[in-house]
Amino acid sequence: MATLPGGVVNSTPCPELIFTRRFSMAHRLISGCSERCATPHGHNEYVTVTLRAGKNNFHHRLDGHANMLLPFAEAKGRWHHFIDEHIDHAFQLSASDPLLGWFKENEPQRVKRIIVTPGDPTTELMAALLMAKLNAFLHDQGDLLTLHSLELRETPTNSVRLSGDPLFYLPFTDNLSKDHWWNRADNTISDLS
Ligand SMILES: Nc1nc2c(c(=O)[nH]1)N=C([C@H](O)[C@H](O)COP(=O)(O)OP(=O)(O)OP(=O)(O)O)CN2
Repeated sequence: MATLPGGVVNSTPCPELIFTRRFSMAHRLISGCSERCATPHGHNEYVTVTLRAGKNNFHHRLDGHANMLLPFAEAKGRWHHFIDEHIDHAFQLSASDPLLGWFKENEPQRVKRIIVTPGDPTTELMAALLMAKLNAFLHDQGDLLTLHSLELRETPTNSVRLSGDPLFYLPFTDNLSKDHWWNRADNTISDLS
């Protein structure tokens, strides 16, 4: 169990900030696990993140003045900009999907709107990749907040929730590399170009 400043252990109750954003997406799953999902199709998804005080902002008691971990706008601004401008209406494709080659050949100007994933872009994988991306943003913003969990709701009846280190869930050890788009504190959604 980790000890934080002031001898507080990480099981100490602390406020959680919970933000939800909606985005539209299209994808297809080509591994054969779900044949009807091999046809490109879309969902209106909701991503919900639960944030706690980070190692550089740890206090579990409200201070009697501002009484907040961080202003909501500051806590969610960069993340929601990324979701709205780069994830919303993007097409999610596996790096091995032949449709990627079709876009490169026929509509190269739209390749930048494709999220390229290691294997099929399932809800589980996208949840892990989005978690890694948000962790990169939070670290870049000074570790004032830490990501506790992320829930991705693909349909009204199907959701995936992950907590802990997202890199633990990713399929290949190579995916730990800082060079991948999901580990970079920028707005990229693929490692192409
Ligand atoms: N473990 C996973 N299984 C499936 C995923 C996934 O991301 N992880 N995704 C799909 C498809 O994207 C599919 O569009 C959604 O799943 P499905 O349950 O088939 O969706 P429905 O809304 O049609 O299901 P109902 O039970 O009829 O509501 C498939 N599997």
